[in-house]
Amino acid sequence: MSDSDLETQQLLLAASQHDIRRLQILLRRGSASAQDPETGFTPLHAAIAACEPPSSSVHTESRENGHQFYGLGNSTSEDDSHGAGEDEIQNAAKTMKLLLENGAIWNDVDMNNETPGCLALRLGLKDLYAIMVDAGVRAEILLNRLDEYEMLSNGQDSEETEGVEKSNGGDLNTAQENSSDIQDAGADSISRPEPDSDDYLRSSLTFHKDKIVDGLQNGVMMAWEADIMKRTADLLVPKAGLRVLNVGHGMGIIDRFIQEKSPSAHHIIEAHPQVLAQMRKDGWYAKSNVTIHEGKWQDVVPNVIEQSVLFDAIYFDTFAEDYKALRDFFSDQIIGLLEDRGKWSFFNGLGADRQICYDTYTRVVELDLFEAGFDTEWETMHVLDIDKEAWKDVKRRYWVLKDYKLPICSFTG
Ligand SMILES: C[S@@+](CC[C@H](N)C(=O)[O-])C[C@H]1O[C@@H](n2cnc3c(N)ncnc32)[C@H](O)[C@@H]1O
Repeated sequence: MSDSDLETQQLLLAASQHDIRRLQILLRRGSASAQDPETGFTPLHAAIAACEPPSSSVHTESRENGHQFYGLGNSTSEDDSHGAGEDEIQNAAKTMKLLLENGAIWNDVDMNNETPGCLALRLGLKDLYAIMVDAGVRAEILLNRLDEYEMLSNGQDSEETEGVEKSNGGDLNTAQENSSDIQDAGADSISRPEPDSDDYLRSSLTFHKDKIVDGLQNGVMMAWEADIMKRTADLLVPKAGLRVLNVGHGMGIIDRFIQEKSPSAHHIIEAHPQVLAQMRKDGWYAKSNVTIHEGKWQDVVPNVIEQSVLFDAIYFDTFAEDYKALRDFFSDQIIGLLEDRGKWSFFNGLGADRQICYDTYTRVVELDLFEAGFDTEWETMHVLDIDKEAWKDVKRRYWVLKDYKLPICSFTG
């Protein structure tokens, strides 16, 4: 065993024993994010796994391999449903905080493709899960701020540095998908580009009955989202005669629900030429209360604002754009588009292929919304099981969760 492997084993052992003093010494020379080469466990994983119920096995095979530090079953009391007693949980919490203070990465995945937060969630360790969500929120906010700082110091404006991730669900998954490829998944992988906005807008789309996919087989929009669209339209447009703006037509699902509400004005911004062609075929251009703005919202919105058109309700759901694009939209544009007492919403699909990423980004966006002057009310909607067939021909399953958190935002105060 090499010196660094030995150091890693010692760190993991101390973390699994929640031995703060030993960890403090070991962390002077070892990394808080060291990973066991066989299991991919970091000290955070080890600290959490030690609270597993004795009956379950987090990494049985690891123990068989002689790695004694996971899930030691060192919980002595049966006083909570997970086998770990209050003291054990508190010790784990202290250990995790020490590790995080020393630079442990919140979203490294193990060989089981689980981040420490995923592991805590699977073991039902709510308090430990909450610590990991908090750590994720702090890391992501910091990362976003650093991005802004870099942009400022590069002298670029937001147009030039337009983001490259998709915002329609699952785009902000931080952890690696290939569990055999253990390396630093780290906070920076939250901005893995897939696909690029301009590439997407140039790409050829295929329209199926229940979905639209792009040239790379990414799901652009899928019919299973109809319940979410319906509920969003019900909350945003509760009565007839309102002025509504929808950014991103896709399959036209929300636009059809909006039309059912008899809005006095219904504006739609759409950038993809094939979606626009489909809209023409479907008769959207002929509707008397509909105005279609062809182009990217980044180009269209300034003109709309210049014409002093205001809306009672706005929905934002684009594709192949990153979180920064959404933040730019609500930080800079909504103020010029929304009536004082208006409401707006967006498709909240950030990080939806992993629960901890979703919970983390739901909090990040809520904090950013508050900073931008919005109060957000969240409605939790159960997402019915999505038929496996629906994902056929779709490269990546961008939604795996049971609940959708539907945001309704309005100006603070
Ligand atoms: C997820 S779909 C919208 C689905 C829609 N909510 C529905 O109910 O069917 C995203 C749409 O946004 C469009 N889009 C992507 N980037 C855009 C941009 N920068 N400006 C305007 N539209 C954009 C895409 O072409 C696509 O039609």
